[in-house]
Amino acid sequence: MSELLSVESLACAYGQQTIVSDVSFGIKQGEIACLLGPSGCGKTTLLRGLAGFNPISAGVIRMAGEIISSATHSIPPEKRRMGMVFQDYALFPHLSVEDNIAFGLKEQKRSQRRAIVLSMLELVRLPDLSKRYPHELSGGQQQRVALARALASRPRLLLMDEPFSNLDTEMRKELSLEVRDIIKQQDIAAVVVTHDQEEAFVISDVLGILADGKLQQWGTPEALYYQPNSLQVARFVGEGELYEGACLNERSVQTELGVLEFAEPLGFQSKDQLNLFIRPADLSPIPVAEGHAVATVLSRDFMGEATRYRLKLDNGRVVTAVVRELLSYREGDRVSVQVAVHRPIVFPA
Ligand SMILES: Nc1ncnc2c1ncn2[C@@H]1O[C@H](COP(=O)(O)OP(=O)(O)OP(=O)(O)O)[C@@H](O)[C@H]1O
Repeated sequence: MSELLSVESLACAYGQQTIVSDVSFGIKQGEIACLLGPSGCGKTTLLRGLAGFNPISAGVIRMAGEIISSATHSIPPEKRRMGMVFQDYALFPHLSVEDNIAFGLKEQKRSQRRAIVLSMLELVRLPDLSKRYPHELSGGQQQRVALARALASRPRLLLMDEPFSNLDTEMRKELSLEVRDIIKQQDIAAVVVTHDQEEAFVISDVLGILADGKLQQWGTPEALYYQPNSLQVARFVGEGELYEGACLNERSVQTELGVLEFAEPLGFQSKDQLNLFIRPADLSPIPVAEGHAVATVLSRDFMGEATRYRLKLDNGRVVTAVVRELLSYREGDRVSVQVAVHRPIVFPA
């Protein structure tokens, strides 16, 4: 399928200061993309560049093959057929819910406008609140109205800037799943900016990691999690620690956790040095056993679905293991550390 949005070598700047540069990615119709990155890395700047609120300093943005932005040419935001949802909802406080939703529909006939507002209220599950004002709504309800307003003008692309960050954890999860369903139902594409990895995984089909003003990697959440192209990306999409290793052969590596055996060749040869990135879910405490590193249990946190252990290896290093099984180890117990890495993440030393 051809791309709906295509971004090529994009750069955005404020005055002389370049904020993001050399960003390229593409999104297909019906696809939800997330831009994930730490605070200040330029996510909002990039999104505003896509929307046309900020000029871009280099590169090209195309929608369905048509150039909408380059360093010398820019289609105004209202002509781009993009809808925008802001972090702080940005509802008009003096307008009711229905008038907020109808705001961008001035060119439509009154009856048509009414029909769209009603269908949008159904879509975001607020059919009974049309007469209320923003200050009479919860944060989650305000965000639903903002979404309804953005979708009312039938955009081809929805842009969302940290849409759930003002909501509590429960609401954030619930609404991100619901928003995903709504976007899919409408069969439009979306770019969602967030600094929350869990939220990004829940909502996105494709994910870009933005750091230091550059797009570090672009791919499915699974690809970024299992095949990160750098340590920075690996750490950004989940917890883990780096372990130095010496290859004994193509499939086994000597590390401080013992000799680790892998089902597939690692792409390294005997005596090569490498770094293995191992996630807490790949480690678990077991009874002290030969061939495994020995550790003392420092802490045990039962989290419901899993238990998190902090284990101090005898060489002094503290490692974290997260196990789903309910084990009986307690603080002070002596254990060994079992490693079961199904998809090794390896970086050259
Ligand atoms: N209008 C502006 N003029 C000058 N610099 C700006 C302007 N807006 C943002 N910046 C700077 O650009 C950089 C990127 O800001 P941006 O808001 O895009 O980051 P972000 O990744 O969205 O951060 P956050 O997650 O905290 O919202 C920051 O260093 C910020 O100070």
